[in-house]
Amino acid sequence: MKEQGTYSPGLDGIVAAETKLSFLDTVQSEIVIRGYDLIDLSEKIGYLEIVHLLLHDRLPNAAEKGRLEQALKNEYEIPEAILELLKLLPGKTHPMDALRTGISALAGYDANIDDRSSSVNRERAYKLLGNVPAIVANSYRILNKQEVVLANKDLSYSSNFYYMITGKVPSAMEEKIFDQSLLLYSEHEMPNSTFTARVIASTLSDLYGALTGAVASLKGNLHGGANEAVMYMLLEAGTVAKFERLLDGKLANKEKIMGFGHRVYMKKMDPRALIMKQALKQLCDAKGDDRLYKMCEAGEVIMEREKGLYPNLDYYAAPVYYMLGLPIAIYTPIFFSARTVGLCAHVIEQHANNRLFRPRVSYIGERHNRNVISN
Ligand SMILES: CC(=O)SCCNC(=O)CCNC(=O)[C@H](O)C(C)(C)COP(=O)(O)OP(=O)(O)OC[C@H]1O[C@@H](n2cnc3c(N)ncnc32)[C@H](O)[C@@H]1OP(=O)(O)O
Ligand SMILES: O=C([O-])CC(=O)C(=O)O
Repeated sequence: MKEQGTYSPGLDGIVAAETKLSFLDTVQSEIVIRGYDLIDLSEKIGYLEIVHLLLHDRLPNAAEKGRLEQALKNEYEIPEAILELLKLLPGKTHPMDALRTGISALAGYDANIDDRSSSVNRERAYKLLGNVPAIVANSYRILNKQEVVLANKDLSYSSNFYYMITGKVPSAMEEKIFDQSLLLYSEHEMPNSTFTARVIASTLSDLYGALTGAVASLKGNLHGGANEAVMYMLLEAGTVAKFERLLDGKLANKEKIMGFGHRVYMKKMDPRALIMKQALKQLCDAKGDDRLYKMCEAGEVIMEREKGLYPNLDYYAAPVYYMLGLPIAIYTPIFFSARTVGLCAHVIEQHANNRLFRPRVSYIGERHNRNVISN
């Protein structure tokens, strides 16, 4: 039997897996995705190329990209019964909860559910990449008593996602920024949701189960739920002066400010946030309204001065989505949709080289003498 390791609250600093997928290199300031820096890629390629890179271990050429796009388009349709299931949910259901239900229900439609091979898991990943945006968009529309918008296969993957949510085709600039946000959210090493998915997969449970658990994890405000919380905070304030007061008040109450801080980046800005900050500037300039940009900048100044903390991706993705006209309630589901590929890649990797996750505890409860209880 191995000796027990040292307890690290929140598993801070603990290495939980070996992976060829990604690594946050804080020394060289790179988000390494299969050897490439995500930030560098975000300026050169789009979301679909990242999907190919994560699932097939290389950037695609034009023909491969075309084939991938077509394969995802073939999976756009979700079973009618799942739409009916979503219609049964109470209107106040959060879209993340609807998404959790929808992904879980997909398992029943998989004829090879017991097959954990990489090739079948990869086909499943295609299905999920086709289905998840449709579940996100449709569940939001159904919960809000709006007509479902069917997929438009003439549009690009990201454009179609935007279209299914809003019913509008995005402009070229909107499409590029939305696609870039999906790319930035696509994969990020071992956040809580990815760990959750790998832990579930390690019992040889299936990809749907692993992703269902990951939705629940990502919903929390300390993780993906932060993007929605950021937007509500910005809207509650409405002006730079009120936002400054709001932040000062929260800090005085020892509340956490959503969108700031990160377990790995800690005292540095999340490099993805900077890309979304630039996108926000572009959108604000194009729409001739820089209020959100100014508020966000003011927030950054306060948080650096008062706490030495910097924005994470959610802080700038939220106002970007707002300026793109996306409903706040699906900011976190959009994050999850983008992360579907990363999660699938991790589950494929886990299943291909599995060992059950089963850590130990540091017991701090009482011990009673065996003789205390008499028969
Ligand atoms: C894309 C993503 O999912 S990124 C994460 C999105 N989540 C958020 O934005 C939520 C707000 N941020 C946080 O809660 C944290 O920064 C986390 C959970 C992301 C990471 O934090 P951890 O590594 O667990 O640090 P922890 O929560 O222990 O905080 C350490 C200290 O910094 C403070 N701190 C950390 N983040 C914040 C924050 N956003 N606002 C105020 N104080 C903060 C804590 O209060 C704590 O202070 P203390 O030592 O005086 O008690
Ligand atoms: O890495 C984390 O802990 C959270 C995060 O930024 C992400 O999942 O994108």
